Amino acid sequence: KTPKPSWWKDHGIPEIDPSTSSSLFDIVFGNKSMNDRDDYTYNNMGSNKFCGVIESPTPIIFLKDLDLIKNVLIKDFDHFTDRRHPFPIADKTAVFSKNLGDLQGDEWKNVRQSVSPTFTTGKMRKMMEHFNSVGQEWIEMLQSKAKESSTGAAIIDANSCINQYTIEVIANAVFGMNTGTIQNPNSIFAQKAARIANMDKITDMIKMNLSPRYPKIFTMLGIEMFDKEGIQFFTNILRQSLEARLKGEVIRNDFQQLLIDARKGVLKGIGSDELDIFEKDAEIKSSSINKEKYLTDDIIIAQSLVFFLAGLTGVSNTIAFAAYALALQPDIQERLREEVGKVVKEDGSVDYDDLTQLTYLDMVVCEVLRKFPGMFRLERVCEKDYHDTESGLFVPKKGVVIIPVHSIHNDPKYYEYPEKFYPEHFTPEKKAERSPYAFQAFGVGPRNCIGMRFALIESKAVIAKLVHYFRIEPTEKTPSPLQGRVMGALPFIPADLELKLISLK
Ligand code: HEM
Repeated sequence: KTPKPSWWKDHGIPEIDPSTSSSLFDIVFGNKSMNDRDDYTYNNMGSNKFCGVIESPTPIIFLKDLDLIKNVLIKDFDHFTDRRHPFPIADKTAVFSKNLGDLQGDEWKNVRQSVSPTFTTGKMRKMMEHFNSVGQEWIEMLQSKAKESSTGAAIIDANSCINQYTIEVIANAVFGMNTGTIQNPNSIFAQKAARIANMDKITDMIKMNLSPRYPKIFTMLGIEMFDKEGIQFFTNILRQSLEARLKGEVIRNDFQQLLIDARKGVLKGIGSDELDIFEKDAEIKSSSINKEKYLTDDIIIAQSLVFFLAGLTGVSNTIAFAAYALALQPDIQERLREEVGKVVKEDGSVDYDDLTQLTYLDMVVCEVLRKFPGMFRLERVCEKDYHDTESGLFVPKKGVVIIPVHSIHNDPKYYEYPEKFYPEHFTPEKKAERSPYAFQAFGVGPRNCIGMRFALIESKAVIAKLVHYFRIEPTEKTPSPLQGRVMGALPFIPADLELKLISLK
Protein backbone atom coordinates (compact mmCIF):
# COMPACT_ATOMS: atom_id res chain seq x y z
CA LYS A 1 0.00 0.00 0.00
CA THR A 2 1.40 3.43 -0.97
CA PRO A 3 1.93 5.73 2.03
CA LYS A 4 0.08 9.05 1.89
CA PRO A 5 2.08 12.02 0.54
CA SER A 6 2.78 13.50 3.98
CA TRP A 7 4.13 10.21 5.41
CA TRP A 8 7.62 11.57 6.11
CA LYS A 9 6.40 14.91 7.45
CA ASP A 10 4.18 13.00 9.86
CA HIS A 11 7.37 11.23 11.04
CA GLY A 12 9.14 14.57 11.64
CA ILE A 13 11.39 14.33 8.57
CA PRO A 14 11.57 17.07 5.89
CA GLU A 15 9.80 15.80 2.80
CA ILE A 16 9.97 16.68 -0.90
CA ASP A 17 7.40 15.53 -3.44
CA PRO A 18 9.25 15.21 -6.76
CA SER A 19 6.17 13.91 -8.58
CA THR A 20 5.29 17.56 -9.30
CA SER A 21 8.38 17.68 -11.59
CA SER A 22 7.63 14.47 -13.50
CA SER A 23 4.90 11.87 -13.20
CA LEU A 24 5.58 8.13 -12.91
CA PHE A 25 3.93 7.78 -16.35
CA ASP A 26 6.50 10.19 -17.86
CA ILE A 27 9.34 8.22 -16.30
CA VAL A 28 8.10 4.76 -17.21
CA PHE A 29 7.61 5.75 -20.86
CA GLY A 30 10.89 7.63 -21.08
CA ASN A 31 9.64 11.26 -21.51
CA LYS A 32 11.47 12.10 -18.28
CA SER A 33 13.95 10.15 -16.18
CA MET A 34 14.65 9.41 -12.56
CA ASN A 35 17.47 11.98 -12.88
CA ASP A 36 14.90 14.77 -13.37
CA ARG A 37 13.17 13.73 -10.17
CA ASP A 38 16.42 13.33 -8.22
CA ASP A 39 17.67 16.75 -9.40
CA TYR A 40 14.36 18.31 -8.39
CA THR A 41 14.59 16.81 -4.90
CA TYR A 42 18.30 17.66 -4.54
CA ASN A 43 17.81 21.28 -5.62
CA ASN A 44 14.72 21.82 -3.48
CA MET A 45 15.95 20.39 -0.19
CA GLY A 46 18.14 23.45 0.49
CA SER A 47 20.70 22.91 3.23
CA ASN A 48 18.99 19.79 4.59
CA LYS A 49 21.46 16.90 4.72
CA PHE A 50 18.71 14.39 3.92
CA CYS A 51 15.00 14.33 3.23
CA GLY A 52 12.17 11.88 2.76
CA VAL A 53 10.60 11.03 -0.59
CA ILE A 54 7.76 8.70 -1.46
CA GLU A 55 8.41 6.51 -4.47
CA SER A 56 5.25 4.53 -4.52
CA PRO A 57 4.95 2.12 -2.83
CA THR A 58 8.13 2.78 -0.79
CA PRO A 59 9.13 5.62 1.55
CA ILE A 60 12.72 6.48 0.71
CA ILE A 61 15.48 8.48 2.43
CA PHE A 62 17.33 10.73 0.01
CA LEU A 63 20.86 11.78 1.04
CA LYS A 64 22.62 15.00 0.01
CA ASP A 65 25.40 15.57 2.51
CA LEU A 66 28.69 13.87 1.53
CA ASP A 67 29.72 13.14 5.13
CA LEU A 68 26.41 11.46 5.78
CA ILE A 69 26.81 9.50 2.55
CA LYS A 70 30.25 8.39 3.70
CA ASN A 71 28.74 7.21 6.99
CA VAL A 72 26.04 5.16 5.26
CA LEU A 73 28.28 3.66 2.57
CA ILE A 74 31.36 3.08 4.68
CA LYS A 75 31.46 3.89 8.39
CA ASP A 76 28.13 2.29 9.22
CA PHE A 77 28.19 -0.16 6.32
CA ASP A 78 27.11 -3.03 8.59
CA HIS A 79 23.64 -1.41 8.66
CA PHE A 80 23.53 -1.00 4.88
CA THR A 81 25.06 -4.08 3.26
CA ASP A 82 22.41 -4.72 0.60
CA ARG A 83 20.56 -3.15 -2.32
CA ARG A 84 17.09 -4.05 -3.43
CA HIS A 85 17.41 -6.71 -6.15
CA PRO A 86 18.67 -4.66 -9.11
CA PHE A 87 17.12 -6.78 -11.85
CA PRO A 88 14.27 -9.21 -11.45
CA ILE A 89 15.35 -12.84 -11.59
CA ALA A 90 12.02 -14.59 -11.26
CA ASP A 91 13.55 -18.07 -11.03
CA LYS A 92 15.32 -18.02 -7.68
CA THR A 93 16.84 -21.44 -8.39
CA ALA A 94 18.59 -20.09 -11.51
CA VAL A 95 22.36 -20.13 -11.26
CA PHE A 96 22.48 -16.43 -12.23
CA SER A 97 20.50 -15.45 -9.11
CA LYS A 98 23.72 -16.18 -7.15
CA ASN A 99 25.62 -13.27 -8.76
CA LEU A 100 27.29 -10.75 -6.45
CA GLY A 101 25.02 -7.88 -7.46
CA ASP A 102 21.99 -9.85 -6.28
CA LEU A 103 23.33 -11.75 -3.29
CA GLN A 104 22.49 -10.35 0.10
CA GLY A 105 23.64 -10.50 3.74
CA ASP A 106 26.26 -13.01 4.84
CA GLU A 107 26.10 -14.93 1.57
CA TRP A 108 27.12 -11.75 -0.30
CA LYS A 109 29.87 -10.95 2.22
CA ASN A 110 31.47 -14.40 2.02
CA VAL A 111 31.39 -14.56 -1.77
CA ARG A 112 32.64 -10.97 -2.15
CA GLN A 113 35.59 -11.62 0.15
CA SER A 114 36.42 -14.83 -1.67
CA VAL A 115 36.22 -13.21 -5.11
CA SER A 116 38.07 -9.93 -4.34
CA PRO A 117 41.60 -11.34 -4.85
CA THR A 118 40.79 -11.92 -8.55
CA PHE A 119 40.96 -8.12 -9.10
CA THR A 120 44.41 -7.20 -7.76
CA THR A 121 46.72 -4.96 -9.77
CA GLY A 122 48.89 -7.99 -10.56
CA LYS A 123 45.91 -9.83 -12.11
CA MET A 124 44.87 -6.73 -14.04
CA ARG A 125 48.40 -6.37 -15.39
CA LYS A 126 48.08 -9.88 -16.84
CA MET A 127 44.72 -8.96 -18.40
CA MET A 128 46.58 -6.34 -20.51
CA GLU A 129 47.42 -9.23 -22.83
CA HIS A 130 43.72 -9.40 -23.87
CA PHE A 131 43.28 -5.62 -24.17
CA ASN A 132 46.35 -5.40 -26.41
CA SER A 133 45.71 -8.38 -28.68
CA VAL A 134 41.96 -7.86 -29.11
CA GLY A 135 42.43 -4.07 -29.33
CA GLN A 136 44.94 -4.45 -32.15
CA GLU A 137 42.71 -6.81 -34.13
CA TRP A 138 39.86 -4.31 -33.71
CA ILE A 139 41.99 -1.36 -34.86
CA GLU A 140 43.15 -3.31 -37.93
CA MET A 141 39.56 -4.23 -38.80
CA LEU A 142 38.62 -0.50 -38.60
CA GLN A 143 41.64 0.47 -40.72
CA SER A 144 40.57 -1.96 -43.46
CA LYS A 145 37.05 -0.57 -43.29
CA ALA A 146 38.38 2.97 -43.75
CA LYS A 147 40.66 1.87 -46.61
CA GLU A 148 37.81 0.17 -48.45
CA SER A 149 35.57 3.24 -48.31
CA SER A 150 35.71 5.77 -51.14
CA THR A 151 36.17 8.63 -48.63
CA GLY A 152 38.99 6.92 -46.72
CA ALA A 153 36.93 7.15 -43.55
CA ALA A 154 35.03 4.44 -41.69
CA ILE A 155 31.50 5.40 -40.65
CA ILE A 156 30.64 3.31 -37.61
CA ASP A 157 27.55 2.58 -35.57
CA ALA A 158 29.21 3.29 -32.21
CA ASN A 159 27.18 0.78 -30.23
CA SER A 160 27.68 -2.32 -32.38
CA CYS A 161 31.25 -1.45 -33.36
CA ILE A 162 32.45 -0.91 -29.78
CA ASN A 163 30.54 -4.00 -28.68
CA GLN A 164 32.73 -6.02 -31.09
CA TYR A 165 35.75 -5.02 -28.99
CA THR A 166 34.15 -5.44 -25.56
CA ILE A 167 32.49 -8.77 -26.44
CA GLU A 168 35.80 -10.21 -27.64
CA VAL A 169 37.76 -8.86 -24.65
CA ILE A 170 35.27 -10.15 -22.11
CA ALA A 171 34.97 -13.51 -23.91
CA ASN A 172 38.76 -13.85 -23.60
CA ALA A 173 38.88 -12.51 -20.05
CA VAL A 174 35.98 -14.53 -18.64
CA PHE A 175 35.53 -17.59 -20.89
CA GLY A 176 39.10 -17.89 -22.18
CA MET A 177 37.61 -18.00 -25.70
CA ASN A 178 38.23 -16.34 -29.05
CA THR A 179 34.79 -15.89 -30.59
CA GLY A 180 35.72 -14.36 -33.95
CA THR A 181 33.41 -11.39 -33.26
CA ILE A 182 35.86 -8.78 -34.57
CA GLN A 183 35.87 -10.38 -38.02
CA ASN A 184 32.25 -11.50 -37.83
CA PRO A 185 30.03 -9.16 -35.83
CA ASN A 186 27.19 -11.64 -36.34
CA SER A 187 28.88 -14.62 -34.68
CA ILE A 188 26.46 -16.71 -32.59
CA PHE A 189 28.30 -15.59 -29.47
CA ALA A 190 27.90 -11.91 -30.43
CA GLN A 191 24.23 -12.33 -31.30
CA LYS A 192 23.44 -13.95 -27.96
CA ALA A 193 25.51 -11.34 -26.08
CA ALA A 194 23.78 -8.47 -27.92
CA ARG A 195 20.35 -9.89 -27.07
CA ILE A 196 21.27 -9.66 -23.39
CA ALA A 197 23.17 -6.36 -23.49
CA ASN A 198 20.96 -4.25 -25.80
CA MET A 199 18.36 -2.74 -23.56
CA ASP A 200 16.70 -0.25 -25.84
CA LYS A 201 13.12 -1.42 -26.13
CA ILE A 202 10.20 0.27 -24.44
CA THR A 203 9.61 -2.95 -22.47
CA ASP A 204 13.18 -2.71 -21.14
CA MET A 205 12.47 0.86 -20.04
CA ILE A 206 9.32 -0.22 -18.21
CA LYS A 207 11.09 -3.14 -16.55
CA MET A 208 14.05 -1.01 -15.44
CA ASN A 209 11.87 1.67 -13.94
CA LEU A 210 9.29 -0.50 -12.25
CA SER A 211 11.13 -3.64 -11.14
CA PRO A 212 12.91 -2.11 -8.11
CA ARG A 213 9.56 -0.77 -6.92
CA TYR A 214 7.42 -3.84 -7.48
CA PRO A 215 9.79 -6.83 -7.37
CA LYS A 216 7.10 -9.19 -6.08
CA ILE A 217 4.83 -8.51 -9.07
CA PHE A 218 7.71 -9.14 -11.48
CA THR A 219 8.61 -12.38 -9.70
CA MET A 220 4.96 -13.50 -9.63
CA LEU A 221 4.58 -12.88 -13.36
CA GLY A 222 7.90 -14.59 -14.12
CA ILE A 223 9.27 -11.46 -15.85
CA GLU A 224 13.07 -11.40 -16.13
CA MET A 225 15.34 -8.47 -17.03
CA PHE A 226 17.74 -10.42 -19.20
CA ASP A 227 16.98 -12.68 -22.14
CA LYS A 228 16.53 -16.11 -20.51
CA GLU A 229 17.72 -18.09 -23.52
CA GLY A 230 20.90 -16.00 -23.74
CA ILE A 231 21.65 -16.45 -20.04
CA GLN A 232 21.14 -20.22 -20.43
CA PHE A 233 23.46 -20.29 -23.47
CA PHE A 234 26.31 -18.65 -21.53
CA THR A 235 25.61 -20.69 -18.39
CA ASN A 236 26.05 -23.89 -20.44
CA ILE A 237 29.33 -22.70 -21.98
CA LEU A 238 30.66 -21.72 -18.56
CA ARG A 239 29.66 -25.04 -17.01
CA GLN A 240 31.39 -27.05 -19.75
CA SER A 241 34.49 -24.91 -19.49
CA LEU A 242 34.55 -25.22 -15.68
CA GLU A 243 34.30 -29.01 -15.91
CA ALA A 244 37.21 -29.13 -18.37
CA ARG A 245 39.35 -26.98 -16.09
CA LEU A 246 38.51 -28.98 -12.99
CA LYS A 247 39.67 -32.10 -14.84
CA GLY A 248 42.91 -30.23 -15.54
CA GLU A 249 42.30 -30.26 -19.32
CA VAL A 250 42.61 -26.46 -19.73
CA ILE A 251 44.46 -23.66 -17.93
CA ARG A 252 43.91 -20.10 -19.13
CA ASN A 253 44.56 -16.49 -18.16
CA ASP A 254 40.96 -15.59 -17.33
CA PHE A 255 38.52 -14.93 -14.52
CA GLN A 256 37.19 -18.47 -14.43
CA GLN A 257 40.69 -19.76 -13.76
CA LEU A 258 41.23 -17.04 -11.15
CA LEU A 259 38.01 -18.03 -9.40
CA ILE A 260 39.11 -21.67 -9.35
CA ASP A 261 42.46 -20.58 -7.88
CA ALA A 262 40.60 -18.41 -5.34
CA ARG A 263 38.61 -21.48 -4.29
CA LYS A 264 41.85 -23.39 -3.77
CA GLY A 265 43.04 -20.45 -1.65
CA VAL A 266 46.19 -19.92 -3.75
CA LEU A 267 45.49 -16.29 -4.74
CA LYS A 268 47.21 -13.47 -2.92
CA GLY A 269 44.67 -10.85 -1.70
CA ILE A 270 44.63 -7.15 -2.56
CA GLY A 271 47.65 -5.50 -0.91
CA SER A 272 47.07 -2.44 1.27
CA ASP A 273 49.06 -0.29 -1.20
CA GLU A 274 46.54 -1.19 -3.93
CA LEU A 275 43.42 -0.12 -2.06
CA ASP A 276 41.69 2.98 -3.41
CA ILE A 277 40.61 5.81 -1.13
CA PHE A 278 37.18 4.29 -0.46
CA GLU A 279 38.56 0.86 0.30
CA LYS A 280 41.15 2.41 2.62
CA ASP A 281 38.39 4.24 4.43
CA ALA A 282 36.43 1.04 4.62
CA GLU A 283 39.48 -0.93 5.75
CA ILE A 284 38.51 -3.96 3.73
CA LYS A 285 40.77 -6.81 4.66
CA SER A 286 41.07 -10.27 3.18
CA SER A 287 39.74 -12.58 5.84
CA SER A 288 40.50 -16.20 6.44
CA ILE A 289 37.05 -17.45 5.48
CA ASN A 290 36.59 -20.90 4.02
CA LYS A 291 36.63 -20.15 0.29
CA GLU A 292 36.18 -23.79 -0.68
CA LYS A 293 32.77 -23.69 0.98
CA TYR A 294 31.55 -20.47 -0.63
CA LEU A 295 33.00 -20.71 -4.13
CA THR A 296 30.88 -23.65 -5.28
CA ASP A 297 30.62 -24.45 -9.01
CA ASP A 298 27.33 -22.54 -9.30
CA ILE A 299 28.76 -19.51 -7.49
CA ILE A 300 31.77 -19.48 -9.84
CA ILE A 301 29.48 -19.66 -12.88
CA ALA A 302 27.18 -16.91 -11.53
CA GLN A 303 30.15 -14.56 -10.92
CA SER A 304 31.59 -15.30 -14.37
CA LEU A 305 28.18 -14.42 -15.84
CA VAL A 306 27.86 -11.13 -13.99
CA PHE A 307 31.45 -10.15 -14.89
CA PHE A 308 30.57 -10.92 -18.49
CA LEU A 309 27.40 -8.77 -18.43
CA ALA A 310 29.00 -5.87 -16.54
CA GLY A 311 31.99 -6.05 -18.86
CA LEU A 312 29.68 -5.70 -21.84
CA THR A 313 27.35 -2.88 -20.87
CA GLY A 314 29.34 -0.68 -18.47
CA VAL A 315 32.59 -0.72 -20.42
CA SER A 316 30.95 -0.37 -23.87
CA ASN A 317 29.08 2.69 -22.68
CA THR A 318 32.19 4.31 -21.24
CA ILE A 319 34.23 3.79 -24.41
CA ALA A 320 31.36 4.93 -26.66
CA PHE A 321 30.68 8.08 -24.62
CA ALA A 322 34.41 8.87 -24.67
CA ALA A 323 34.63 8.50 -28.47
CA TYR A 324 31.46 10.60 -28.85
CA ALA A 325 32.71 13.38 -26.53
CA LEU A 326 36.11 13.44 -28.30
CA ALA A 327 34.42 13.67 -31.71
CA LEU A 328 32.53 16.76 -30.55
CA GLN A 329 35.60 18.39 -28.95
CA PRO A 330 38.58 18.08 -31.33
CA ASP A 331 40.83 20.23 -29.10
CA ILE A 332 40.52 17.72 -26.25
CA GLN A 333 41.04 14.86 -28.71
CA GLU A 334 44.23 16.47 -30.06
CA ARG A 335 45.69 16.98 -26.59
CA LEU A 336 44.91 13.38 -25.70
CA ARG A 337 46.48 12.12 -28.95
CA GLU A 338 49.67 13.95 -28.10
CA GLU A 339 49.80 12.36 -24.67
CA VAL A 340 49.07 8.77 -25.74
CA GLY A 341 51.54 9.08 -28.64
CA LYS A 342 54.29 8.91 -26.03
CA VAL A 343 53.34 5.42 -24.84
CA VAL A 344 51.75 3.50 -27.75
CA LYS A 345 54.49 1.25 -29.16
CA GLU A 346 55.31 0.53 -32.80
CA ASP A 347 53.21 -2.67 -32.74
CA GLY A 348 50.26 -0.78 -31.18
CA SER A 349 50.62 -2.30 -27.71
CA VAL A 350 50.57 -0.32 -24.47
CA ASP A 351 52.14 -1.21 -21.11
CA TYR A 352 49.99 -1.32 -18.00
CA ASP A 353 52.36 0.96 -16.08
CA ASP A 354 52.63 3.49 -18.92
CA LEU A 355 48.87 3.62 -19.27
CA THR A 356 48.24 4.29 -15.60
CA GLN A 357 50.73 7.20 -15.70
CA LEU A 358 48.79 9.17 -18.34
CA THR A 359 47.26 12.10 -16.46
CA TYR A 360 45.21 13.60 -19.28
CA LEU A 361 43.75 10.22 -20.29
CA ASP A 362 42.69 9.76 -16.67
CA MET A 363 41.11 13.25 -16.66
CA VAL A 364 39.15 12.47 -19.85
CA VAL A 365 37.91 9.09 -18.60
CA CYS A 366 36.91 10.52 -15.19
CA GLU A 367 34.98 13.29 -16.94
CA VAL A 368 33.18 10.72 -19.12
CA LEU A 369 32.24 8.85 -15.95
CA ARG A 370 31.19 12.03 -14.14
CA LYS A 371 28.70 12.80 -16.88
CA PHE A 372 27.74 9.15 -17.54
CA PRO A 373 28.52 7.10 -14.40
CA GLY A 374 27.81 3.38 -14.09
CA MET A 375 24.58 4.20 -12.27
CA PHE A 376 22.84 7.52 -11.84
CA ARG A 377 21.78 6.63 -8.33
CA LEU A 378 23.06 4.19 -5.74
CA GLU A 379 20.88 2.60 -3.14
CA ARG A 380 21.17 0.61 0.04
CA VAL A 381 18.62 -1.19 2.19
CA CYS A 382 18.86 -0.69 5.96
CA GLU A 383 19.28 -4.00 7.79
CA LYS A 384 18.68 -2.74 11.34
CA ASP A 385 17.30 0.54 12.71
CA TYR A 386 19.87 3.28 12.17
CA HIS A 387 20.40 6.53 14.12
CA ASP A 388 23.01 9.12 13.23
CA THR A 389 23.02 11.34 16.29
CA GLU A 390 24.93 14.21 14.68
CA SER A 391 22.59 14.77 11.73
CA GLY A 392 19.44 13.38 13.37
CA LEU A 393 19.00 10.85 10.54
CA PHE A 394 16.86 7.86 11.44
CA VAL A 395 16.33 4.99 9.00
CA PRO A 396 14.05 2.16 10.06
CA LYS A 397 14.89 -1.51 9.37
CA LYS A 398 14.17 -2.32 5.68
CA GLY A 399 14.15 1.41 4.83
CA VAL A 400 15.66 2.28 1.43
CA VAL A 401 18.37 4.96 1.19
CA ILE A 402 19.18 6.70 -2.11
CA ILE A 403 22.44 8.41 -3.10
CA PRO A 404 21.69 10.73 -6.05
CA VAL A 405 24.89 10.30 -8.09
CA HIS A 406 23.59 12.31 -11.07
CA SER A 407 22.72 15.31 -8.89
CA ILE A 408 26.05 15.20 -7.02
CA HIS A 409 28.02 14.89 -10.28
CA ASN A 410 26.17 17.96 -11.60
CA ASP A 411 26.42 20.13 -8.48
CA PRO A 412 28.37 23.37 -9.27
CA LYS A 413 29.65 23.24 -5.68
CA TYR A 414 31.87 20.33 -6.78
CA TYR A 415 32.24 20.86 -10.55
CA GLU A 416 32.50 24.40 -11.93
CA TYR A 417 30.96 23.68 -15.36
CA PRO A 418 28.66 20.71 -14.77
CA GLU A 419 26.90 21.07 -18.14
CA LYS A 420 30.12 20.96 -20.15
CA PHE A 421 32.37 18.05 -21.02
CA TYR A 422 35.38 19.50 -19.24
CA PRO A 423 38.29 17.16 -18.30
CA GLU A 424 39.83 20.05 -16.31
CA HIS A 425 37.39 19.10 -13.55
CA PHE A 426 39.83 16.28 -12.83
CA THR A 427 43.26 17.89 -12.75
CA PRO A 428 45.31 16.25 -9.97
CA GLU A 429 45.03 19.50 -7.94
CA LYS A 430 41.23 19.66 -8.21
CA LYS A 431 40.94 15.96 -7.40
CA ALA A 432 43.02 16.50 -4.27
CA GLU A 433 40.95 19.51 -3.15
CA ARG A 434 37.50 17.99 -3.68
CA SER A 435 35.90 15.40 -1.42
CA PRO A 436 36.44 11.97 -3.04
CA TYR A 437 32.77 11.29 -2.27
CA ALA A 438 31.75 13.81 -4.93
CA PHE A 439 32.70 11.19 -7.57
CA GLN A 440 30.77 7.95 -7.37
CA ALA A 441 30.86 6.48 -10.87
CA PHE A 442 31.77 3.04 -9.51
CA GLY A 443 29.87 3.35 -6.26
CA VAL A 444 31.53 3.60 -2.90
CA GLY A 445 32.55 1.34 -0.02
CA PRO A 446 32.65 -2.42 0.44
CA ARG A 447 29.74 -2.84 -1.98
CA ASN A 448 31.29 -0.76 -4.76
CA CYS A 449 32.04 -2.04 -8.27
CA ILE A 450 34.34 -5.01 -7.89
CA GLY A 451 35.38 -4.70 -11.55
CA MET A 452 36.50 -1.04 -11.33
CA ARG A 453 40.20 -1.68 -11.97
CA PHE A 454 39.45 -3.99 -14.88
CA ALA A 455 36.92 -1.56 -16.39
CA LEU A 456 39.21 1.46 -16.12
CA ILE A 457 42.23 -0.20 -17.66
CA GLU A 458 40.20 -1.86 -20.44
CA SER A 459 38.55 1.47 -21.34
CA LYS A 460 41.79 3.47 -21.17
CA ALA A 461 43.69 0.95 -23.32
CA VAL A 462 41.24 1.11 -26.19
CA ILE A 463 40.59 4.87 -26.03
CA ALA A 464 44.38 5.41 -26.23
CA LYS A 465 44.61 3.18 -29.32
CA LEU A 466 41.57 4.74 -30.96
CA VAL A 467 42.90 8.31 -30.85
CA HIS A 468 46.40 7.13 -31.77
CA TYR A 469 45.23 5.49 -35.00
CA PHE A 470 42.21 7.63 -35.95
CA ARG A 471 40.80 11.12 -35.91
CA ILE A 472 37.25 10.76 -34.59
CA GLU A 473 34.66 13.10 -36.10
CA PRO A 474 30.91 13.48 -35.86
CA THR A 475 28.78 12.79 -38.95
CA GLU A 476 25.70 14.81 -39.96
CA LYS A 477 23.64 12.37 -37.90
CA THR A 478 25.65 12.62 -34.67
CA PRO A 479 23.54 14.43 -32.06
CA SER A 480 25.12 17.58 -30.62
CA PRO A 481 25.59 18.73 -27.86
CA LEU A 482 26.77 15.60 -26.06
CA GLN A 483 23.79 13.67 -24.71
CA GLY A 484 22.73 10.24 -23.48
CA ARG A 485 19.60 8.23 -22.72
CA VAL A 486 18.58 7.14 -19.24
CA MET A 487 17.01 3.71 -18.66
CA GLY A 488 16.08 3.21 -15.01
CA ALA A 489 19.29 4.32 -13.30
CA LEU A 490 21.60 3.47 -16.20
CA PRO A 491 23.02 5.78 -18.88
CA PHE A 492 23.18 4.67 -22.54
CA ILE A 493 24.52 6.41 -25.66
CA PRO A 494 21.92 7.82 -28.08
CA ALA A 495 20.31 5.10 -30.24
CA ASP A 496 22.11 4.56 -33.60
CA LEU A 497 24.95 6.92 -32.64
CA GLU A 498 27.13 7.35 -35.72
CA LEU A 499 30.82 8.41 -35.75
CA LYS A 500 33.43 8.88 -38.47
CA LEU A 501 36.96 7.45 -38.12
CA ILE A 502 39.70 8.88 -40.33
CA SER A 503 42.90 6.80 -40.47
CA LEU A 504 46.04 8.58 -39.25
CA LYS A 505 48.48 5.71 -39.88
C1 HEM B 1 33.06 1.39 -16.80
C2 HEM B 1 32.49 0.26 -16.45
C3 HEM B 1 31.75 0.02 -15.17
C4 HEM B 1 31.09 0.91 -14.36
C5 HEM B 1 30.97 2.41 -14.56
C6 HEM B 1 30.54 0.16 -13.24
C7 HEM B 1 29.81 0.70 -12.18
C8 HEM B 1 29.25 -0.02 -11.16
C9 HEM B 1 28.42 0.55 -10.11
C10 HEM B 1 28.03 2.01 -9.98
C11 HEM B 1 28.07 -0.46 -9.28
C12 HEM B 1 27.21 -0.34 -8.01
C13 HEM B 1 28.12 0.07 -6.88
C14 HEM B 1 27.45 0.45 -5.56
O1 HEM B 1 26.28 0.12 -5.34
O2 HEM B 1 28.14 1.10 -4.72
C15 HEM B 1 28.67 -1.69 -9.79
C16 HEM B 1 28.54 -2.93 -9.21
C17 HEM B 1 29.14 -4.06 -9.71
N1 HEM B 1 30.00 -4.15 -10.78
FE1 HEM B 1 30.55 -2.65 -12.03
N2 HEM B 1 30.89 -1.16 -13.38
C18 HEM B 1 31.63 -1.29 -14.53
C19 HEM B 1 32.22 -2.44 -15.02
C20 HEM B 1 32.27 -3.65 -14.35
C21 HEM B 1 33.05 -4.80 -14.76
C22 HEM B 1 33.99 -4.86 -15.96
C23 HEM B 1 32.78 -5.79 -13.86
C24 HEM B 1 33.34 -7.20 -13.77
C25 HEM B 1 34.39 -7.64 -14.41
C26 HEM B 1 31.83 -5.26 -12.89
C27 HEM B 1 31.28 -5.98 -11.86
C28 HEM B 1 30.39 -5.46 -10.94
C29 HEM B 1 29.76 -6.27 -9.89
C30 HEM B 1 29.90 -7.78 -9.71
C31 HEM B 1 28.97 -5.39 -9.13
C32 HEM B 1 28.15 -5.75 -7.91
C33 HEM B 1 29.09 -5.70 -6.69
C34 HEM B 1 28.47 -6.12 -5.38
O3 HEM B 1 27.27 -5.98 -5.21
O4 HEM B 1 29.24 -6.58 -4.53
N3 HEM B 1 31.55 -3.95 -13.22
N4 HEM B 1 29.39 -1.39 -10.94
